[in-house]
Amino acid sequence: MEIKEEGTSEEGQHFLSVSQANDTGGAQFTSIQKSANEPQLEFILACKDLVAPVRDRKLNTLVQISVIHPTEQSLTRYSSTEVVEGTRDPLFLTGVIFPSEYPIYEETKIKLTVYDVKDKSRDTVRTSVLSEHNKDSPSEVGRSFLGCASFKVGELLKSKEQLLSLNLRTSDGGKVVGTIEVIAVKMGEIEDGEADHITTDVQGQKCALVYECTAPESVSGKDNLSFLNAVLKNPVCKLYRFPTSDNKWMQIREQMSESILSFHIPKELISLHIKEDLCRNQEIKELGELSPHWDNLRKNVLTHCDQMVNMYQDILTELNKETGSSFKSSSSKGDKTLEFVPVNLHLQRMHVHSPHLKDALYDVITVGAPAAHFQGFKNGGLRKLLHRFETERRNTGYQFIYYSPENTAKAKEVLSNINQLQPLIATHADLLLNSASQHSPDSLKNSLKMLSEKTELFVHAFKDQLVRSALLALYTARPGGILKKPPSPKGSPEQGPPQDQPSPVQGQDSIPHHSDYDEEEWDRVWANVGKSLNCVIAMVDKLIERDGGSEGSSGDKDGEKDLSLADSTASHPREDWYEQLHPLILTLKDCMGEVVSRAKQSLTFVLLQELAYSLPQCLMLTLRRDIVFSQALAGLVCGFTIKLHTSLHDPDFLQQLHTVGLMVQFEGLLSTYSDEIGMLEDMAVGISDLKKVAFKIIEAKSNDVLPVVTGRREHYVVEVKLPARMFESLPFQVKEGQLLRVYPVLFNVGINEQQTLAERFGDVSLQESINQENFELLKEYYTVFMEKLPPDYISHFQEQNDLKGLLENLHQNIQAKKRKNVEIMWLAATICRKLNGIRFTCCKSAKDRTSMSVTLEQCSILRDEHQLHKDFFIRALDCMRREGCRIENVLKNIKCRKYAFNMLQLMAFPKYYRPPEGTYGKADT
Ligand SMILES: O=P(O)(O)O[C@H]1[C@H](O)[C@@H](O)[C@H](OP(=O)(O)O)[C@@H](OP(=O)(O)O)[C@H]1O
Repeated sequence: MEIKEEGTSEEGQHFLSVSQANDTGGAQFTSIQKSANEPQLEFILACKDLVAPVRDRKLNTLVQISVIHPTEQSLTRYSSTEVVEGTRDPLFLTGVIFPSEYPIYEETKIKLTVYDVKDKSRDTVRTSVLSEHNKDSPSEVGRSFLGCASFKVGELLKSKEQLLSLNLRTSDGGKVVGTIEVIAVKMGEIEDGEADHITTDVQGQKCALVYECTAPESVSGKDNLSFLNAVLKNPVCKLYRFPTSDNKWMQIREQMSESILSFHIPKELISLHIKEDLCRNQEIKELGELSPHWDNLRKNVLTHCDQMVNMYQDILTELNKETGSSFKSSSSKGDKTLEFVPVNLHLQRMHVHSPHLKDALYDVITVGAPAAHFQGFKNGGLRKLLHRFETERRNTGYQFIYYSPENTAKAKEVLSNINQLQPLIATHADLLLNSASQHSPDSLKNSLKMLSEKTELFVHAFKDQLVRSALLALYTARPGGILKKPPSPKGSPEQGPPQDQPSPVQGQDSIPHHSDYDEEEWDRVWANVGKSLNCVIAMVDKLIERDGGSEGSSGDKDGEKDLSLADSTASHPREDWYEQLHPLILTLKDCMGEVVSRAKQSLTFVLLQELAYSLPQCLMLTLRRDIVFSQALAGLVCGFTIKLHTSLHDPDFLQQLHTVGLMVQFEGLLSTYSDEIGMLEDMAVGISDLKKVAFKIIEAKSNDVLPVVTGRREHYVVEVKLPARMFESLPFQVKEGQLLRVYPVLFNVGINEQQTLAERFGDVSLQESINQENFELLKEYYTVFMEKLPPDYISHFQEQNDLKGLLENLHQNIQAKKRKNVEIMWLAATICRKLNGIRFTCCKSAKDRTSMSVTLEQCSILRDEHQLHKDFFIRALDCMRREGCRIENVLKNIKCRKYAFNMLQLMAFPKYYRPPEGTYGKADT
């Protein structure tokens, strides 16, 4: 008989596809009656009176579960239990599940084979495929065949009490070597004490039932579930049952899902970068005539920038080919085409159903540290590279003008404001004319209100010294230092004498100063916009007044009206409103055009300076930052979306969301040694850059619920869509489009053997400064939290949480500079959970160290919040690591069920970060 293996595919799925499921070869089989999305069959196993091949030898047993589909004769290996040591009556904690889409019928046969495992460290669960020839052979690595039994699914389902007790026989079918019990179970059906029939008197085996289920279950309703399913993909679920300290049972469902946001957000971002850079390149091209020095510099910049845009376009094209992808494996970390995609991003969720307590969900996003793996870490990561680059740039001011990063950012902001406001004002101006032609006073007033608001914002946008200094800088860069510009409606400025070379560095910025430059000219041009608006306001007032309206002006508040234009045109009786307003609107548009053209050019000139220094290096740094940010943002959007959906019905959360914003806490497990220093430096900047992100919740108008990213490198807005019914339940402010802020913090504690080297022979200052800096950020968030939320909420909150104490404790631990002080991570995570924040755990690949950390966190929560029996802490931990979602994570990343640690590495780990025997080793399959 042929044996096939299931459960070792790249996706880590145990299941056949729906099409396979439906393919019964035309034969009629009896389906198992279950409601949609429910697993079709779940059972747990226990053996009794096993006979050891050698007398008095202690048995370490596992059960292999195989399936014989009714249409086939072949045996398909399905799953196996964990190894239970030292007993002839093992109770297996790992159960078996056949999910809703699995092609299983009452006629399907299940074969259970019991093995004695001699060398646990060599027997890694479900890694090797048995051949029919040697399947029962004692010579198989580390295990020997004890006995087997089979049953048809229908037999189990129709059995009394849903239980079968089967004889285990040797391979020739003769000798009985014990019995095996198959007990059908279902989540929620097992109440306290109900599992007595399998718990017998075997000390320490009553603890847990582990079985898998298909669909994630949310405590927050079906709507949310279906919506989340649009974002989360390929869920893997496991179920456990552990005893509490008061000898009751709690049920724990562990779920791990990929997210299509892993690819969607990078694509959104890259498209934005392309748009932003194309626009900037165009503006640089349109800078007008420059002196030879600046012109050459501009040509050079444009050549490189165009190349860069092409590169982004190529990456986007490649990513667009990955339709439907939702997972980048750890082994693809260094793929150039996947650089923007986060590594191994998952939602890791624990749903706890414990006696006397409300159900609780604990979410952690697990993801590889955002880092530019393809570019490498030879020269360090962003934190160091950016600092070094900026210092060198500041000290090398002879080929270009030095603007500080803040000023450059400001220039970009003003440019972006101009680009948004100008078309908006033009639209409102046209609407005003439209209202005028309809002779509608109300509509005229409304249009004027909108026009005034936007124009005021526009005028305000230029209220910055930077615009003035940039105008002068550009003036000096024109051939002969003469500003070539279109004539101003109110006369041209005085032109200054020629000046061809840029000024040398002066102070912080090397912004030029020129005595012949008419600084006031800009003020006049700029003020003309306000004056033109005032003329429009005055005219509207007059028109409405003369028409019989008695309401006052909506925009005349500063008393600076220039009435000359209004007076001259409003003197005709019974005039046509459109005729009266049209010339004034034209003037307003002209004045605005003049301001825009000058300001745009001058601020673009500032951007040219940013690009001018050390050109290829500068662009590579931008690329690196974009890559790292993209990975970080994908994780954030995933975390935010999930948080929003799971907390949508919590009014306190919603209030916190719009009054304070959300804390986003990253736990880093990177070492401060070798390449991981560079990764940590990248990660620190990537996470800090998340401050530039705000969220906005909008109503979904179609089935497309994927978030949309807008904005530019300095400020992004992520629009998260909610179906109408959910959207309606949001607070007014959120529905109105209020921007929702996030406060990212990172705490890192290296735990592996590399960190031991760093502590003994290297330098841990990077980790120390990151933790110190981020502690300050966390404190700031806490302060805002306490200040902004209403007093009754705060007092209730304080009663429940000793946040202050936790913060002090965290601070002391950071100051203490203890080696591998994992207390820092525990405290930071606890604070984050108490503050309703979004939790992340990251190491290089989010596979091995991350798995140790999230499973430890899960069991610690069970102990501290749900009274997990203290004697079962380690067993629960081992169980989750051996049979839980995280070993599936390892499998889907490297196609092998082994955490990538060797003994030596584990010796260096803090005690509770070591996985159980048999689950680790280097992949050699
Ligand atoms: O290269 P070896 O000696 O096999 O060391 C491994 C570490 O022990 C693992 O911790 C790394 O995985 P995580 O970054 O998921 O912890 C693992 O990262 P990888 O999966 O990216 O190779 C390795 O660095």
